[in-house]
Amino acid sequence: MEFWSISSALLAIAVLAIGYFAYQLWLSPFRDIPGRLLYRLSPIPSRLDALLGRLANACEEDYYEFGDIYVTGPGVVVISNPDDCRAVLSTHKYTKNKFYQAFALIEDNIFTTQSADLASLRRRQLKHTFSHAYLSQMEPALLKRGILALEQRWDNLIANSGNPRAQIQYEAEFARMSIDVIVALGYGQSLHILGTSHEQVARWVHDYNVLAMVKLIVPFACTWPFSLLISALLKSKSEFVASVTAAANMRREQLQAIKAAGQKRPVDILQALLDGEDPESRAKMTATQVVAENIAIIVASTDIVAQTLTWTLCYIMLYPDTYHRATEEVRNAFPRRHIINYGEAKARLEFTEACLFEALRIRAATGVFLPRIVPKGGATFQGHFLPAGTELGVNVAGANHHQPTWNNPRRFTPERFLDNEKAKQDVFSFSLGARMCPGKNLALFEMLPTIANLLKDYDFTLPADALFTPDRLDTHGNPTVMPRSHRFTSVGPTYPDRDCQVIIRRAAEY
Ligand code: HEM
Repeated sequence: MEFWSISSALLAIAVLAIGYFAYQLWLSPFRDIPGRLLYRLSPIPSRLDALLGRLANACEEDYYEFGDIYVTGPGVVVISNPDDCRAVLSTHKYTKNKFYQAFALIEDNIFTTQSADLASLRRRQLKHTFSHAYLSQMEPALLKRGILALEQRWDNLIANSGNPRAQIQYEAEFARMSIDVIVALGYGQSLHILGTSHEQVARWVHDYNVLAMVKLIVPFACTWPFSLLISALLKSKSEFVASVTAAANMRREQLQAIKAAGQKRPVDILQALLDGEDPESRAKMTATQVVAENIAIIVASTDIVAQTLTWTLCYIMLYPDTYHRATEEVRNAFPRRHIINYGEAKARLEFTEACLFEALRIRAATGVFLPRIVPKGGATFQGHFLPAGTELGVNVAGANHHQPTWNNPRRFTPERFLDNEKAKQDVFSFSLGARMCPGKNLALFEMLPTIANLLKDYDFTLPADALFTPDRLDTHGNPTVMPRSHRFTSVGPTYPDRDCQVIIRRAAEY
């Protein structure tokens, strides 16, 4: 009896499995879309790619193997054709998928929301924050906490090395700088008063990302008794929320004193969030919303700016002609003691800016796919009809390497952006349309002066034992680039301590 019930159960499972595989292979609406067999049959391979940090490599390599459209899981389709990507991203119709909800650890916010109304409301409330006018007012703080503090640190390292030079791990340097900048803008002056260090905030951001990932894999992880298993992460989140709340409260109190004394209001992200008003409804954000958005901004921006700067320096070092051309451009345009700001760099450093855009294109720190859901009525891409509810990945790496759009896309060629504003619009790294990165201008205000001033003020060389050098070519004849991994929301080097070493020396006076 027992034998028969076990074998019937096994038989039922076998029939179901065969039925499932037959459906995926011959009946599913995705059967004619290219893709790997295993990925078509099970979500596990692509989840493993994500878990093991292989997503960025997969996105780029799969584009080269399968082209504009491919299947990466049962009911999951990835697109790379720039026109298709634009069509999806330009509208709110293709909502973000549930991945983002895992990051809504305080409440739904500009980054996590699937609601077009909330996303649009926040953009209206924050429009002023990321405008060139407001960014220009924030720029002194940005330069002080960013490039000037970094140079001060590097000069100290050189001075303490007993040599005219020092060896640095630049990924860690950029990570430190970008957290300092966003913390300065998000907390204002209150950080030191609160007794919180920047390292502490970096740890909170890390834990926040880990907690979101845990919630993504185990949606009920935050409820008792499972929450006991992740109590350290939950404690870290509460501390993060408490510190951002305290900063906002402190600012509200300061404002009264500032007003009474007739002084100027502070200019930073915290103030912009407190002041942010929808010009249509006059709605402002509640106290909790201010905290949720401030944390969303801190989390969304920290790693990505650091990783973009890391890839930019990495590529410049692998292409000596590019390094010399950019350095020459900066040093010819500005005197040695001048601090280059964004407007000056934008106006006079076309090639240096092109290096940044080319790094954003060739190895986007967001170079995975942006997950969306096909709306009611379905949609057709590359001749394939995708029914409503299909998970759609907009492949940033694929679009950035799209072969008909980019000549020799695997080669780092900043020249492609010279006198070519349109080419910049074809880079998908900040996304575009309805949910485009609202921090793009802030990121550029931070990154371009950083690269420009560093090239002006330091000579860079790779250490003698560097593994990745201009003469170590890959199978395509281009310098081999250090390996990358996808972590949380950004793509960075897999072995930064090994691969991101560079020797810096103060540039001679000129
Ligand atoms: C190199 C730097 C940056 C890159 C490449 C980048 C890229 C992106 C991309 C691709 C998205 C779309 C994500 C998606 O749809 O899944 C995004 C969204 C977002 N970014 Fe950035 N970002 C950068 C810097 C920043 C900075 C500095 C801030 C903060 C001020 C910021 C805040 C945000 C926010 C709040 C969203 C969510 C917008 C929405 O969904 O409506 N980012 N970013």
